[in-house]
Amino acid sequence: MAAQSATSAKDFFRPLAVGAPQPLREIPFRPSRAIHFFDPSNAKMAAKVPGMVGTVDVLLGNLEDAVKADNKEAAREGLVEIGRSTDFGPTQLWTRVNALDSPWVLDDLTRLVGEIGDKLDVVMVPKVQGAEDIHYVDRLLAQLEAKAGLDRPILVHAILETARGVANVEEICGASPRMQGLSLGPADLAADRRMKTTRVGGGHPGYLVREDPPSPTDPAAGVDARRATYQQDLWHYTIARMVDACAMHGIYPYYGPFGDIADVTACEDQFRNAFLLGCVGAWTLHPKQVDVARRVFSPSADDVAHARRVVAAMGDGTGAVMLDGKMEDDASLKQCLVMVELAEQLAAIDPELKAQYDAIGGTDD
Ligand SMILES: CC(=O)SCCNC(=O)CCNC(=O)[C@H](O)C(C)(C)COP(=O)(O)OP(=O)(O)OC[C@H]1O[C@@H](n2cnc3c(N)ncnc32)[C@H](O)[C@@H]1OP(=O)(O)O
Ligand SMILES: CC(=O)C(=O)O
Ligand SMILES: [Mg+2]
Repeated sequence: MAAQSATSAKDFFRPLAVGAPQPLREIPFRPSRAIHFFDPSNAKMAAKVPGMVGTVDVLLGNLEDAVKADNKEAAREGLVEIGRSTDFGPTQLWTRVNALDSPWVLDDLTRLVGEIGDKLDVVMVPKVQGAEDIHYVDRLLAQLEAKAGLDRPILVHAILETARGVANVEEICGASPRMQGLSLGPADLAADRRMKTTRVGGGHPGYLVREDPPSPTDPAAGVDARRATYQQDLWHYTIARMVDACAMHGIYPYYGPFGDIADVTACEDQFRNAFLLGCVGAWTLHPKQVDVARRVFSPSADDVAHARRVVAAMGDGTGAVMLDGKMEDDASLKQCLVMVELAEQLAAIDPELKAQYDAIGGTDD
């Protein structure tokens, strides 16, 4: 069969190189609550990776920012070594390659697909600007997969970290059947947009709304200190756009990094906002953040119990019922099914969570 360029809808699912694996028609949901970053050129960190198998859903060998320029080759070779020598079991192996305008990315992709392509689940591509970036990676991966004789396609995850990338978010998500998901890149995105925050993710105390002034008849009128302020989320708009674009294309949105490693409380809040809005996971940069991500991106046992009660009460799934004083109907049933299905998918790979869900009514398995 001759490979053809994807010029029409029916060509979208054709392999982009002769002998490349057939693209997937749907991106399967695989739990990825914590995408744990490590620098494969850092011997101490790399040595911890085999011991982290099973404790995080994704182990990601980072080759891009946070790896010194002098260590780029060592990081690439370190990842090849870890990939070859580690049994990842249920844990996925991802990599973040260098940016497409860097001198390293071609060797990153060529070497990794050739050496450990059978172990790599997802390639994360930074600073994606538009569909053209995904098309480039898509074709190159097909060529490399064919050369390596791989029998399943490696998926692609884009980091949304430029203003142009945000403007093009829908076309990025739909650019290839390989597209697995998107992560927020709050540091590069803030810089590109010329936002005035120096934080890596999270809120900012200056981004707030203030309570109205007291009435002129109030004795405290004019005392601004009495007017409560409410900090807002700098990233709400971008996350919401990501969630919609991903849902529209059947792929998965993630919060990115939270740079204040010491502040696990604020990290948890930021991750939870993302979870509530529809994200399926977040990055963990330090072992301290792993429990936070696992906890936040797993529905609570109480929420799952409630969702199960609604499903049971709704019978054939149509009509309206009252439960605990609240109306439930076809639509709220769908909301509850989102929760129940996620609980079942997570319970299937997380015995601790399964025990919690079983204790309050059991998972369907
Ligand atoms: C904006 C972006 O692009 S974000 C993505 C890029 N950034 C990253 O990937 C950063 C990854 N994380 C790191 O580099 C490090 O965690 C740092 C630099 C933030 C902090 O590192 P340290 O100062 O060594 O942290 P700390 O001293 O608390 O580490 C405690 C232990 O955890 C280990 N550790 C730290 N981070 C990790 C990690 N990501 N994975 C595995 N082990 C880790 C350390 O090696 C150390 O081990 P030890 O107890 O045997 O000595
Ligand atoms: C995540 C990332 O790469 C950034 O915030 O720039
Ligand atoms: Mg970045």
